[in-house]
Amino acid sequence: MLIVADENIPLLDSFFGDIGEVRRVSGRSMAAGEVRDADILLVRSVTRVNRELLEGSRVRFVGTTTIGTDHVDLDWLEQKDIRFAAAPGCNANSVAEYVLSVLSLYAEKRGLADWSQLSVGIVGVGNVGGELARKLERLDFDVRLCDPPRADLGDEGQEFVSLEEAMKCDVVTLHTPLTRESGHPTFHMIGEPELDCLGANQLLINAGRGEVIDSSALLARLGQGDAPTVVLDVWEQEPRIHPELVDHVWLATPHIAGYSLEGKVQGTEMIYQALSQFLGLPVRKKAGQFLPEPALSKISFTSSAVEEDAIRIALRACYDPRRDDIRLRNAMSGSVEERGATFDRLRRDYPVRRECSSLKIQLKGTSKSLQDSFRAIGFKLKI
Ligand SMILES: NC(=O)C1=CN([C@@H]2O[C@H](COP(=O)(O)OP(=O)(O)OC[C@H]3O[C@@H](n4cnc5c(N)ncnc54)[C@H](O)[C@@H]3O)[C@@H](O)[C@H]2O)C=CC1
Ligand SMILES: O=C(O)C(=O)[C@H](O)COP(=O)(O)O
Repeated sequence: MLIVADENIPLLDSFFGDIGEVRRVSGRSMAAGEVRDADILLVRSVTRVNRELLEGSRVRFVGTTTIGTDHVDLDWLEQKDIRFAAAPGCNANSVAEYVLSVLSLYAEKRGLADWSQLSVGIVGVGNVGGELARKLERLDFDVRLCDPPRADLGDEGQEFVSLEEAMKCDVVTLHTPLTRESGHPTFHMIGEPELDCLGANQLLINAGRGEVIDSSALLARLGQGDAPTVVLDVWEQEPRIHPELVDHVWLATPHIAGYSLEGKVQGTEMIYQALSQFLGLPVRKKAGQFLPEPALSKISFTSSAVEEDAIRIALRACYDPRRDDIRLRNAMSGSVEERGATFDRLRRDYPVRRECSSLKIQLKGTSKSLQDSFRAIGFKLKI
């Protein structure tokens, strides 16, 4: 059995090596000729999976080791009876931690001693938005949830607000899929009118898909004096992103919010499970067995630790978005093609990043409130 796979999927041999022959190809430039004799196709988000790629091939199963599925023509796969699996939730915690780190930097930029003074509007409350909401609510933030598809379903016990209401919060963070034809399409959902509602004391984060924001409208808005602060992890036309937009946003990262090692390996594991089920094979491998010891495994705080400082130190020890921001900004010279290649290279060669759960926090005589905050974020405590 031939398995053709994006070379950037981690642990291909460990998970799939005994199921079939694994052939690695570039996900970005994958072409029909490379998959024609494949039985199984494994991709990430950068491969367009459609008739053009698969017509005439032997492929019976397509797996994407990602949450998003906007790169896959699901209707066509169904018509052709090709089984499809994605990895919902695999890197949701990684994205939530990305947003928490951004919030801690933003609170500092605003001179707030207590970050939970910020109100946060979460747009798209699925695996990612839901995980973020749980953490923020436990940290005592004022959180408003906007999810019209879920609101339509009359989700019991959950209160949803309109996009307009969510956009009144100090921070608005986007976690919707990219959709064009659903009842609530998200393509260019944030355009000129929505951007005009945001003011200089607000932060807009996009860690969903670039096309959810109309980037021409955003660029125009960022040129005005009362523009909001903006953090972009995702961009229109990746990998050939707009360098002027990079110049105008506060933090710019190369679509890596979900790139914790745990998130990536869980994505591979979920597709291994789905493929095993499809082939009627036993599931014998688990993501946990392949995760190495983290480079940093413990931080200690004593009773003299100031709560806000301790949280900042621990969060940023795990992940500091400014490092990704600098790498991306330094890569914005050269031709369009060179910049695109560099964007992809930053993602391919992404340094190992571990989630907060990999770091033990040792607390000696610290307050109950600090312990609760660390737990809410996802750290393991040693008291
Ligand atoms: N930056 C990154 O590295 C990553 C980005 N993503 C993106 O984040 C998206 C969301 O991921 P999950 O939460 O796991 O997906 P999910 O499918 O669990 O949740 C998405 C939520 O968005 C809601 N939604 C749909 N249309 C909406 C609209 N017009 N307004 C408000 N809410 C709307 C849905 O009802 C659903 O509850 C993915 O589709 C993917 O595109 C996911 C992982 C990593
Ligand atoms: O899971 C998703 O959806 C994402 O956005 C991934 O983090 C994107 O990673 P790549 O598939 O582009 O490596």
